[in-house]
Amino acid sequence: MNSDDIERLFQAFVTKNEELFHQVAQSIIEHEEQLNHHLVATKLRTIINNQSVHQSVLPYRTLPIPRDNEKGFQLLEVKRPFSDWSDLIVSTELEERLREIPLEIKNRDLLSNYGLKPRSKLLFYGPPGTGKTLCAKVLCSAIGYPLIVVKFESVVSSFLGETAANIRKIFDYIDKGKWVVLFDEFDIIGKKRDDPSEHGEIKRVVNNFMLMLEDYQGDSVLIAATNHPQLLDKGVWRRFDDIIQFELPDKQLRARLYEKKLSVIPVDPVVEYDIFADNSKGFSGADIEQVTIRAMKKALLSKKKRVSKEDIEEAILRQKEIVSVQEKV
Ligand SMILES: Nc1ncnc2c1ncn2[C@@H]1O[C@H](COP(=O)(O)OP(=O)(O)OP(=O)(O)O)[C@@H](O)[C@H]1O
Repeated sequence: MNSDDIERLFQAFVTKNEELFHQVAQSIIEHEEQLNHHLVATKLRTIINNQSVHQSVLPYRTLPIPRDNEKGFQLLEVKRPFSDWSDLIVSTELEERLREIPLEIKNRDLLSNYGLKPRSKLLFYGPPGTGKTLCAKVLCSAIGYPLIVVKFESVVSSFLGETAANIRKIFDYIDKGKWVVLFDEFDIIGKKRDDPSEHGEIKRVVNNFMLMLEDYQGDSVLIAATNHPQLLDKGVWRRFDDIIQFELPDKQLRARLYEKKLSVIPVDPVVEYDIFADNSKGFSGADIEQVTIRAMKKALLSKKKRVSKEDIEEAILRQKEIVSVQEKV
């Protein structure tokens, strides 16, 4: 940490300036990453990511979180995630495209001089565990906005009549600040459409949501994420400024995922990430993360100093069993 950062950190504390604190924290974490101090960077990020409560996000402390009338549960969660581009392992083309989003947001005024607007209504689609949520977090850090996570599943109240009111409450809350808003499980329409009693109602709910999305003119970035794009009505697609596909990682990306996820712990020098990548065809980023978590725990609990090839191979086999069970469900 340089003296500039220390000074800014003190200033942030004394003036209770949370924005400044987060800027300095982000710069310290990035600096540690550049020095290849991945463990330190991960620890720092974890400390801040765990501070996920709404109360921590200034200036929104006094805003009550909207709740479902019937059951009283929270309709959204506010977080301040700390993730950076190096955490998200995607193709170069996709990363370049994603990096344009914060650039456009930060140059809102310049664009508006020419009658243009930044892309701010996005649809993320692709298989589970391919980095859609992680990408929303990276965008938050890059733009500097807090993250709102809306679980569509809980918004769609068992009393469907409440749902429209729930969506209204969420948009009222969004109107009070600048956020990256992730509407997760947007695919609920897919989950419920087989139920003939609910199908028509769910469709209305999604249409209602799409109208609110279309009407929204604020500065926030709204992201809907789905694993079932084929189930969305044609009309839904054109309401978004950009549609971004997340794919299962190819061999090269799988090797990078192994390397990244294991960067927090010493690894046996004979380990070849390419071979693991070969052995885990069809794995998502989340599957690879599970493999590395299992291998790291095994190595740590057996008091070895480093993760071995065998730890990872064994964990890959275990994950293959899990994936095959999931595929059958
Ligand atoms: N492309 C990726 N790069 C780095 N990590 C990834 C990637 N994809 C998935 N992961 C890891 O896997 C876990 C799950 O990822 P994430 O929640 O972003 O997936 P998702 O696409 O949103 O899944 P779902 O559709 O099931 O919500 C995260 O902890 C994340 O770190």
